[in-house]
Amino acid sequence: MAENILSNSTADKVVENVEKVASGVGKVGGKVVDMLQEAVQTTVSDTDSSGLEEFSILNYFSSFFIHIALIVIVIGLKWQYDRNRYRYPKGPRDWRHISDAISFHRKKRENLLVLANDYPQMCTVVTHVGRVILLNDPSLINEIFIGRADLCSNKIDSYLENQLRYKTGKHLRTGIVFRHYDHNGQVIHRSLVEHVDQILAQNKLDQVIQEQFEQFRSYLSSNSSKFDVRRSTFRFALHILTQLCINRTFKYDDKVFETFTNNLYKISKTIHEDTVAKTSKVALTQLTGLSETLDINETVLNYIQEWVKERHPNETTDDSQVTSTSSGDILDSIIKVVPTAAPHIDNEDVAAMILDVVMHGSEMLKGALTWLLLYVVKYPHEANEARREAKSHGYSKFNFKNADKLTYCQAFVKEVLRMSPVVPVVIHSTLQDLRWRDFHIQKRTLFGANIYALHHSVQWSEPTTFNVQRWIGDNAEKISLNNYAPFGIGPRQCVAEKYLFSILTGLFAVLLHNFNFEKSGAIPDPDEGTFGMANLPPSFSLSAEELGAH
Ligand code: HEM
Repeated sequence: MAENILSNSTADKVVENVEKVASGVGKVGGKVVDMLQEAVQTTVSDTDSSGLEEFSILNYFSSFFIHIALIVIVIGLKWQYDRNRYRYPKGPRDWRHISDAISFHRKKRENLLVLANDYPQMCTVVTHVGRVILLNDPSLINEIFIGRADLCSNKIDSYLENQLRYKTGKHLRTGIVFRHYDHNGQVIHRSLVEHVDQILAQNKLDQVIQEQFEQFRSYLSSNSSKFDVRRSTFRFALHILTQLCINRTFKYDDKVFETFTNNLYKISKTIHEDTVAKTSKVALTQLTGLSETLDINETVLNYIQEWVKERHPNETTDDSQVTSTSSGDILDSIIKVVPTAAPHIDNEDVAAMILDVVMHGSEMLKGALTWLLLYVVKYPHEANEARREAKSHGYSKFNFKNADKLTYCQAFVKEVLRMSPVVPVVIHSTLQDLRWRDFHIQKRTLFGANIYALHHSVQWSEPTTFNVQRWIGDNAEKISLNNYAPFGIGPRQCVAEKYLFSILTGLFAVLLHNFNFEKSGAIPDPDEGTFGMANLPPSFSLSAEELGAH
């Protein structure tokens, strides 16, 4: 008898649960539940009528299977509900074959163009970093990246998981990655822009870059027969960024800084690599929480935290004026906003922001310089023209103000960044559900501005041809700058954007003035290899012969 009561109450509970679920999922759920209720009651009455007093193992099984069936039904209904609730732009989002996905990764540059050709406005693609709405049209890019920047400015990328988890409970990269409308995001962005304005107004950049160039020059001279372009330009860029961020110079043979550089270079490789092995490592990290880059990142952050602590010892008192070694660098400009920050920014946050800027700046400068040197050896005629201009202006040393006079060098830089933008797709994520045009887009969907396709669109005459002249004289006036965005778009675009063409032109001219670069073995084609967040050619080496002063 006792078992019978148990059996009846179990059935009642099932019915009760079924009703609860039914009330949540509406009509279809209701029908399904009626059927299930009938089935359960039939089972119970069958059991009663059979006169079985003892509770059989069969009851356990049927109860178990009913629960499983309910779970499956609820998941199915939720899936159906989401499908009807959210509407995305059309696109090849149902890649059922792994080979398609792999081929997409192997030929990513080509595929960014194919997608823009097949879907001139936009399309939805499923990638291993999630669902991406790829915007292929400049006016749509403006609508989202400028018009809806309040809801689409979050920067999330699983490549940078090492930076996402810099301290317990913090899953967003800080500083440059605060949401656009967050108070802290705005004050930090503004402070960094003002800082860049100031160092240029005070001509500080010339001294920083020239000092670092001298070290780079002796490095190239002693490795003149062969140097690894990506690795050495990264080192050069990292020394510049370290000086700009924390006002410290390190010698190339400083062992501690060498370890710091090597660790950062490993993270940099993680950012630009996008192999199948890399993708599975990211998936494994998400499952287990263990990752090599997280460990490296911890070491790197420890250095920076020490530097921050030295400069800002009184973080708990919010007295950020007390910076005994205040030195007008990027660290100062972040510490300056700490008293006005809400929520509070502590020293760990400041260190993570500095790491963001050091890492981003070095990675981007490395990317741009690597592409420039690849095009130099690929297009020697144009490179010689640029060198002639640098020589005729006596541009042997970096000088920001005079860089704008180097018309041909600047055109060369612009054309290289058109053909091979360092950031091929600028990705932002939605902060909440978003209704836009006919679409209803779920929170955390990624929007990608297809910069690579913009730079190769039919708006350009012969878009696949490397043509420096298109940026010179009357030709330049025909260019629609809506189709050109190497430094991002909207309120979160690069804080150094206003000055980057001149900075890159100056760096390029100094390199050409001082060195003759030649192939040292095979060089890659600009569309060879694959890339992750940053677009880079496969590793290659060059020789660098030092040139006389004239
Ligand atoms: C060739 C060099 C560079 C390129 C191609 C580049 C490109 C970009 C791009 C495309 C973005 C926009 C990302 C987005 O909207 O999500 C960005 C943001 C940013 N860049 Fe650069 N960048 C370069 C150099 C630098 C340098 C040298 C600095 C350091 C002073 C810097 C600091 C920043 C910061 C702080 C942001 C974030 C702005 C924000 O989110 O509010 N960049 N950069």
